[in-house]
Amino acid sequence: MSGHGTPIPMTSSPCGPLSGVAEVPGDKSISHRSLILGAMAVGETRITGLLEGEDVLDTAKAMRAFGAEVTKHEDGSWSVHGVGVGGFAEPDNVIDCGNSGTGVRLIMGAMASSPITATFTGDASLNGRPMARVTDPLALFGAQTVGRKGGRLPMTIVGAADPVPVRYEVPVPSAQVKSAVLLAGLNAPGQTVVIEKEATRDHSERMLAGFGAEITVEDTDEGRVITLTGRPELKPQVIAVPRDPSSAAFPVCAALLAPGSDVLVPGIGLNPTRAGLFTTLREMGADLTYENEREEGGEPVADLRARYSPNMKGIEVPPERAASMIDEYPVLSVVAANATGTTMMAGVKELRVKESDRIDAMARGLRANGVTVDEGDDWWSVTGLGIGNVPGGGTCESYLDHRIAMSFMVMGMGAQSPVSVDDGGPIATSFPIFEPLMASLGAKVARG
Ligand SMILES: O=C(O)C1=C[C@@H](OP(=O)(O)O)[C@@H](O)[C@H](O)C1
Ligand SMILES: C=C(OP(=O)(O)O)C(=O)O
Repeated sequence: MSGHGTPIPMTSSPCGPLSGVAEVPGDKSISHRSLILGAMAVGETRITGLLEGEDVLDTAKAMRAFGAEVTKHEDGSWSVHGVGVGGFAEPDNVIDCGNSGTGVRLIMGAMASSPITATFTGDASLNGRPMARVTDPLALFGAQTVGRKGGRLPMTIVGAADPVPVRYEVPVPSAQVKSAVLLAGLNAPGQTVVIEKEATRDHSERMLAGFGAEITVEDTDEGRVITLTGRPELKPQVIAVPRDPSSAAFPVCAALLAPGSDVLVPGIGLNPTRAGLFTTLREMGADLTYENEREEGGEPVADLRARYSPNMKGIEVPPERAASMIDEYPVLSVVAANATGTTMMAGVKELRVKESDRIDAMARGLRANGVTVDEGDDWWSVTGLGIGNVPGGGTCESYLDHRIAMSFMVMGMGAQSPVSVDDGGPIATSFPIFEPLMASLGAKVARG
């Protein structure tokens, strides 16, 4: 639950070569889904590699509140004893999802088609984010919602006593909305259909199939049509969570910027709906290679090797790639500042409703460190200064946003003077070992 504590100022100083192996934690999206689907299965799901960041721990707590037994074992693995589809108990207190949009939106979906009532809240960041995108389709199942103005948390959902299946075209490219509808569809009799015009991360579809649900995905002229048959008995799974490409982005980009670096980031999930950043970096001329490509737990995985890349060039990032790298634009903008020429990022309106308005947050911090940024409602561009030419020396606000804090820490590693953030506390939501891991590679990140 970030944002409730004392701010933790952090400073990152220019550093020499980064080298070694960066074992980043488990994938956040898959970790949330492992706990939620485990709670909706009948029997014991075993999970290794679960991300133990605050966002996921808040989801674990929530699953306990809905009646599942969630335990961590001495060997670091986790068990979830599920209560079955439709088996959620009514929580006896408010569900606090901390900083996590994924957590709250997926859990709302999972409970909305059961005859129970739950009240959700979060930190100041989460309580400012739009929830109508989820509660609108949940109303079609028969759920009722009362929240703050503009569809904000805290919010109470009265689940449908007699849920009906729905057909829903997702109006924004959002895997959270898609997943909320699919999870609600689990307890509605008949077929729930979700249509997305742009493909977003497909972990829910893959994992629902893995848990034994009847689910089909078709690419049609309308878009991706996902059909789920309700009221399955979900079978418990043994899940090995791959390491998170969105966390790998930070040591990878740091290695591209810090002179002489050579870093291996092993076992990274490279699901094509997630790997857009790495494609983009390679197009810019980054020395980034995939080694030992393989499949693990139904997801493509590889070891990423990133080396210092002094000759990167700005590019236009294709808007249709946005969903596959949506959380990586902040750190991409830092790389772009170190490339030559301009990097244009369009079709990225969703960045404005994340933990912070990420275009605004990055633009302010980049400008405070001598970088030129232009922006419109759904685009922004960064004028590259060339490798090592970012002046730095500024202090950036992180706005309760882990990705903003980590992106500016990476910027300091390749700048001419140290870069500071007012609060690195939110980093613990997704990457609790960020500081020791970066230090083990040779980075100079200090508190204060
Ligand atoms: O489904 C998920 O696990 C996520 C979906 C994305 O959000 P949107 O669905 O809002 O695009 C992403 O930004 C978030 O970090 C994780
Ligand atoms: C957007 C993010 O997370 P969430 O929406 O789950 O808060 C993120 O991790 O970058």
